[in-house]
Amino acid sequence: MSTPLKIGVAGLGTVGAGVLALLERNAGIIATRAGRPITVCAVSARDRSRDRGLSLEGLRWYDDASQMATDDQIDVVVELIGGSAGPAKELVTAALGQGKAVVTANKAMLALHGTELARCAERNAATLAYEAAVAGGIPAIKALREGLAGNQLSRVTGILNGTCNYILTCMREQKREFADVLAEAQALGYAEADPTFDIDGVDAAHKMAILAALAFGQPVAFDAVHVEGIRDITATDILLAEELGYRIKLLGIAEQDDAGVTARVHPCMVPVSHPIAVVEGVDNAVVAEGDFVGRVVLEGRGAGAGPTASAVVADLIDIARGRHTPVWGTAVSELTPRQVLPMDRHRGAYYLRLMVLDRPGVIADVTGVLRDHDISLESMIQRGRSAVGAVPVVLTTHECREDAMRDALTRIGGLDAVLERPAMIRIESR
Ligand SMILES: NC(=O)C1=CN([C@@H]2O[C@H](COP(=O)(O)OP(=O)(O)OC[C@H]3O[C@@H](n4cnc5c(N)ncnc54)[C@H](O)[C@@H]3O)[C@@H](O)[C@H]2O)C=CC1
Ligand SMILES: N[C@@H](CC=O)C(=O)O
Ligand code: NA
Repeated sequence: MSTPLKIGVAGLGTVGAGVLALLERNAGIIATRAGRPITVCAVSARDRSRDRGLSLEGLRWYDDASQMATDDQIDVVVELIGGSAGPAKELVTAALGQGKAVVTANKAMLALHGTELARCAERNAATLAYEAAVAGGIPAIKALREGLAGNQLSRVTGILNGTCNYILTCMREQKREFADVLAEAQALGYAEADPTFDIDGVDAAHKMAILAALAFGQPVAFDAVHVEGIRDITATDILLAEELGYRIKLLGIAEQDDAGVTARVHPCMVPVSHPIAVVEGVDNAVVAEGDFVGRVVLEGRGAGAGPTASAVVADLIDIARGRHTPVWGTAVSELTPRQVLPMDRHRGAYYLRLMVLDRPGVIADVTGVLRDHDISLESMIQRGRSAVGAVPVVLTTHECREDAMRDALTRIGGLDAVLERPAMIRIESR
């Protein structure tokens, strides 16, 4: 029997427990595919006595996870603690510093410190693998970094947060309230320790920064990602989107052309005929466009114990087999910072929802502001009268520039007859 690959697992929550369960249940096929057994030797978590439904018998316990880095019996450290800094980053830095391979699911850490950690990995000829960090069980990292390596990629789009997609799906299909569904997503192990990262778009932006770095060969630049979440999406918008032939999705979109790159995360109205519109529940999707391959669409579960453990174990099998790829697909010295184009220069179509007083001339005032900003209308829906004389008005526009739209919205919001801050959702048809 070949020498086992010995691993230490730090963090025994949703993902850590999932990894231990998968390694145990599928030990036979894993050993065959890895060419040797993968054996857990040591673990670390915050609370030793917690019942996780797992036997930790025979495993070394570390109160201080960073000590695993100096354990000679460990070949690979699996970091599943979370958090962009603190114990997770200390452990990963220490392990790479010892020349140990590291597998992590920690997109926050990679989005903020990915280039520094890649340098550390290179200096110590160590592997840093992170398939679980983006789109859960979908092999998105492998696809971009290896499967599509021969292409010039112009665009990567995705549904990158399972919690948000689950919430938007349940709100639409079951007419449920946002807060209820969020609690359910937390109970199912989909949400981050701090779920505001999910609903405010930060988690998807972490993943977008990682995908943009891989796709465009640039250093990871989380600060360059424009971020908006799903907090302001109402049941009314979801219903109106359906009437107009769209679904609302939180999308991550990164594009490059000769002028530079853009990376953004925000809610979008997507035509129901688009493949991404029908990706529902906790599923994620990643769509990549390359000059030779054309469009590649990947879909699968983006969060939860099973899919995330599946990605962690795929990385472990690669390490056991001795397969090694540079962290960002090329040496760090080959990564080229790119001009970041500001969101103001974005061009697209928009959905606007206004609550206006039902009196003559209001629509003319609103459309007058749009005309002044060179924004042309695609459609308008006005709903029945309310008891207090306020009516919702929904407008969709043709393509225009984001800065013009923002100025127009400020002026429209300031009209006497407009009773609430206008709701705006970008329409993404590509
Ligand atoms: N839950 C999911 O669906 C996914 C999670 N991830 C990422 O995986 C990582 C883990 O996520 P979850 O398992 O959901 O979190 P969790 O909160 O369920 O588990 C975290 C674990 O880390 C342990 N921990 C906390 N501080 C520690 C310390 N100082 N030393 C040792 N252990 C410590 C906790 O005791 C717990 O066992 C995070 O980076 C998360 O962003 C990535 C993809 C999907
Ligand atoms: N909280 C994340 C977990 C996976 O990355 C999500 O909901 O997608
Ligand atoms: Na993945």
